[in-house]
Amino acid sequence: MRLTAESLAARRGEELIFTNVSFNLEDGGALVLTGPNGSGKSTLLRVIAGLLRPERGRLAVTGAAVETGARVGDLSHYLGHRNAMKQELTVAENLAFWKTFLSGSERTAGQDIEEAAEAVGLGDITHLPYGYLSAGQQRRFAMAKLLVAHRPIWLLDEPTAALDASADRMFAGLVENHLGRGGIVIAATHQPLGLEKADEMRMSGFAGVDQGAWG
Ligand SMILES: Nc1ncnc2c1ncn2[C@@H]1O[C@H](COP(=O)(O)OP(=O)(O)OP(=O)(O)O)[C@@H](O)[C@H]1O
Repeated sequence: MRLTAESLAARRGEELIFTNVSFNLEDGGALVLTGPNGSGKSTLLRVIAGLLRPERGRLAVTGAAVETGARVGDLSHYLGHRNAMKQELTVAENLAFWKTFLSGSERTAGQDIEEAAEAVGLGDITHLPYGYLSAGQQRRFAMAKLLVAHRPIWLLDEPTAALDASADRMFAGLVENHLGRGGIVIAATHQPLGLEKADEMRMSGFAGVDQGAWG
C-alpha cells in the first residue's frame, strides 16, 4: 500500500492554515508531525481522515489490496484529542460499539475486546463505566479501539497525552507492531513516540502562505 499526499492546503474558517504539504508513505512507514501549537498538525490529520475537505491538493491510496477509488478515511483509524467514548457505557460496551461500527467485513475484523483490553494493560476493568476511569486509563482504552477493528492506516493526534511512562512504552509497542505488519502511521505529537524509524514533518503554520505559496 502507498499513501500519497500532493500539495495539500487547508483552510479553517477564513484562515489558510498550511499549503504545499506533500509526502509518500509505504507499508511499514511512519510520519511524525511536529511543530508549535496552532501550526496545523490536527488540521492535516483531519484532512487525511476525510473529516475536512482540503482547499487544494490530492490524497491517494494505492496498492494490490486496495479497491479502486478507495478513500483514505475508510482505510484509517483516527484517534483524535478526544477519545470518542460514551462516559455512561462500560468500556466493553464502548469497544463493542466501535468493533461493530468499524469492522465491515472479515478482512477488517480485529482483536476480541478482552484481548485488546489486555494489550493496553487493562484487561480486568472492562465492566466499568468509561466515565469512572482515570484520564490515562481512558486514553489507553481509546488506543484499544485501534485494535478491535483492523484499519491499515493509523492517524493519531497527540496519542500519548495523559499517559504514564509505562503506557508510553506500551503504545510504542502497539505502533511498532502495526508497522511491522505493514501498517502506516501518521502521528502529531509534542513528545517523542519512541519509534525507531519515522520520518518527521515539521509544520510551520502560516509560513509559506505569505511567501506566495499559492503560485
Ligand atoms: N474549527 C475551527 N475553526 C476555525 N479555526 C480553527 C478551527 N480549528 C482549528 N482552527 C485553527 O487552525 C489553526 C491550526 O490548528 P490545529 O489544531 O490544526 O493546530 P495544531 O498544530 O494541531 O496545534 P496543537 O499543537 O495546539 O494541537 C489554529 O490557528 C486554530 O485556531
